[in-house]
Amino acid sequence: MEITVEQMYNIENKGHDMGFLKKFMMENAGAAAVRRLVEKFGNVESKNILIFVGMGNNGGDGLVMARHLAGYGAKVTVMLLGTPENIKTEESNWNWSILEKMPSVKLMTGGSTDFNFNPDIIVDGILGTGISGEIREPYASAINYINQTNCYKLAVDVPSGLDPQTGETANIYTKCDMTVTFHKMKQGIPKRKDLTGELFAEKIGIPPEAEEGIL
Ligand SMILES: NC(=O)C1=CN([C@@H]2O[C@H](COP(=O)(O)OP(=O)(O)OC[C@H]3O[C@@H](n4cnc5c(N)ncnc54)[C@H](OP(=O)(O)O)[C@@H]3O)[C@@H](O)[C@H]2O)[C@H](O)CC1
Ligand SMILES: [K+]
Repeated sequence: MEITVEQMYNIENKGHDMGFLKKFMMENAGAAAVRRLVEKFGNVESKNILIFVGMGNNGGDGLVMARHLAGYGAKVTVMLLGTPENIKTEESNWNWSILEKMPSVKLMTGGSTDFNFNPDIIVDGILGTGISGEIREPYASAINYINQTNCYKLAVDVPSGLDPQTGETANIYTKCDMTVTFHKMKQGIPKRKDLTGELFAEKIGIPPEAEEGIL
């Protein structure tokens, strides 16, 4: 069953109010995406993985992935597309502060795309269901970098720039090899399999009762 983005936000909020906090959903989301990646590659040890992180919860999922991938022995670089003070949500902040205590993950901020290594894998955690309007900087440059770089690309929830409700694209958008969306498929995402690549909808622990009165 495909759901709307509004229904997803309502289910998420109801689950949170039931006590299944958004930070737990985020943890399960990031872990589920990493499992798909590990399943794809067999082993991510020593792979150079570059994770682009936006300032909302799509980015937060990317931060969770960074921690899990470090645990698998990957060489992880995180590029936060802004400054840590401007991270928008409590859940993302919480995950950022854990990474600050992990020298095994290289943290970069601001959005420069002048990297001195070639990534094997890029994770697009730039924009998810919170997208609105044309893509602004520094997100636009990150999206351009992703599209110009020849490696495997995984989209967190939805390729950035694709509207998960309508299936329409903004001025720029990523084209990925795999997309892992969460809880249930959103209506717009499968309309653009050319951008999502392989598509998975992963459960993230939200109680089914959180759907009552919404679906
Ligand atoms: N579905 C679930 O149960 C869960 C989903 N999770 C993940 O959370 C994101 C949604 O997170 P949210 O914080 O609501 O939104 P985003 O991260 O997608 O984006 C918000 C930020 O992006 C900025 N923005 C919006 N549009 C643009 C644009 N065109 N150009 C540049 N920047 C943009 C926006 O900035 P504002 O200034 O407009 O406020 C925000 O900073 C969902 O996709 C999942 O990945 C959770 O992990 C929990 C479980
Ligand atoms: K994304």
